[in-house]
Amino acid sequence: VVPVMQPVQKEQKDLQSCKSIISELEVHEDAWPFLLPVNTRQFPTYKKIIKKPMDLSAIKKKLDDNLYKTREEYCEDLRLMFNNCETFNEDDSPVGKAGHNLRSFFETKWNEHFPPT
Ligand SMILES: Cn1cc(C(=O)NCCN)ccc1=O
Repeated sequence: VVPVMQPVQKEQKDLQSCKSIISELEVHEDAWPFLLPVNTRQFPTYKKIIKKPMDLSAIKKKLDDNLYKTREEYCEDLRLMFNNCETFNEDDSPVGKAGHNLRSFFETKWNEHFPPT
């Protein structure tokens, strides 16, 4: 008999995928701008321009603290991080290019783990 996937196991699978994806992002060559919060002393206008800062360390901590109710909430934070990057950086800047590259890598991983139906 085909075992019916309990919702609990489904969420556990999602959590494992989200942890696996962020681990791959953290070691990506283009992750360097996103590993830690943007330094607001180095970039004094950042806090005024970017209303909701987000970075990989913050997302990793939220995962570990079990603060994401769904994989969609996790995905939202990653897209927020990449959108913040586009707001604050020129596309052809080193940080801007890294952001586009890492976003593309993330969306590919996302679709691998969670194929659109
Ligand atoms: C995401 N982001 C990162 C930086 C940055 O320079 N990070 C390097 C840390 N060593 C600058 C602007 C920005 O939006």
